[in-house]
Amino acid sequence: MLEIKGLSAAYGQHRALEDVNLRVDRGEIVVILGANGAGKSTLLKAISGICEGQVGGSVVMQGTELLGMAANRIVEEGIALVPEGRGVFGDLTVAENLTLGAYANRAREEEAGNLERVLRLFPKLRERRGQQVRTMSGGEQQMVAIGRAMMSNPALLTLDEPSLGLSPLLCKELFQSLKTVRDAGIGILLVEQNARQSLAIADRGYLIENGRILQEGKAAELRNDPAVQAAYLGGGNKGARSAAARPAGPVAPPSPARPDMARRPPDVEVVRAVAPAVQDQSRPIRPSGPAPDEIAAAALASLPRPQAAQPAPQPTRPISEPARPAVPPAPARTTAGAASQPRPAERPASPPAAVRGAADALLGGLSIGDLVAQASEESRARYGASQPSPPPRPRASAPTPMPVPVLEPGRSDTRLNAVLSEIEDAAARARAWRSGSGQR
Ligand SMILES: Nc1ncnc2c1ncn2[C@@H]1O[C@H](COP(=O)(O)OP(=O)(O)OP(=O)(O)O)[C@@H](O)[C@H]1O
Repeated sequence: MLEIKGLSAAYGQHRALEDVNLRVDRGEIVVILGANGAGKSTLLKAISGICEGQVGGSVVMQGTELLGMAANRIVEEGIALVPEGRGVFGDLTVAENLTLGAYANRAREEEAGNLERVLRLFPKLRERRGQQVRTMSGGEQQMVAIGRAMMSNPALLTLDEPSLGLSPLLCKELFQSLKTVRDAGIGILLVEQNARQSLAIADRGYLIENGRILQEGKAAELRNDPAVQAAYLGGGNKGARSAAARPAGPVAPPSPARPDMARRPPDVEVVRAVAPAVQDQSRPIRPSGPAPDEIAAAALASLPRPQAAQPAPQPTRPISEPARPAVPPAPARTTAGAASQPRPAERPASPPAAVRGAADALLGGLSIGDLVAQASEESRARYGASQPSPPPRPRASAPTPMPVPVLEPGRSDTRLNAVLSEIEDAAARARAWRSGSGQR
């Protein structure tokens, strides 16, 4: 399925890989063992098209040459990478991370099926679909990272030290999961420092040192090899590694457990390859997504700027129509219990206008009953039935108060005439006051 021949990689003058030959077949777990700096990550990056160095040789996947191809095209060819440090998006939920893994064309049509397969593989992710990934344990985050890679429907899954930072129990669970993936027919190329457990699940393995493949074989053979035991399995015979196999130059000591690297952030270029669809190529990558304040700032920037507050136009209305508030006023009560005046912006019509309207109505010949009914309706509309009447407005130059008619005892028509006479006098005084003060 994957056939690598004569692969080399150099960062400037530093040769990180030299003439590497390697293959992975369908439904096979192949483990790469090597010390720090041996070139393991460079190998996976070169396969995935994200190595920053100069890469030469040949990487063929199912008959297609991958060298020189863009990373996203390589994903389309069926290779998915779970980078060292996981590269999950901590601000996103489990479901969102998984969905991001399905951006490849080869995965889109089968997204639902792939998701179901991932959730069957990691039942915990089903329970936690809505959980923000940064709040999950390291092992759970690793499940998300593998699940996301699986969402691209890969034929080959490559993993860079997936057990890093996991407890022994979680490591065991992780390797069991990888066996399940392999049993589904997917090839696995696994870079690991945990030689014991990785060799326990692997079919074959390669030892890499200083960028060169030193040894290859079946996993069982490697497990029993004294050199491998000495270097990677904590065996006592340190001199067991054959001098002939050892390359020239210093050999970095193996370090099976590297807790110091547990918090190492994912490599920029690895994250970019894992989710190219959501990465801004021109900016430094933030593997865990933008910070909440950045999201908030972006959201605010996208909103239209608020306009300066415009005074609400006062509707013109016929005199006989009571003022109707645009927003029903709900005057707050003061501590003394009196209703406060509505704020100017909320006031639907000015009280003087209403009062003037009432006076005009009187002068226009309306009866007292009509006037009272209109005033009551207007008051109800403006202040509500349960609210007290607004306080009387002081008027500096009001006409002389209308005297209360004195009812003479006697016939009712005489009393009625007296009342009418008083009303006419009041109307005449009001007319005189209006024309004298210039008010309407
Ligand atoms: N981007 C880079 N620029 C320059 N040198 C690099 C770069 N990446 C890796 N190297 C060097 O290439 C060599 C191989 O690095 P690589 O990361 O592949 O090793 P590794 O086996 O994965 O190590 P580790 O187990 O510590 O991750 C190292 O000497 C490293 O310093």
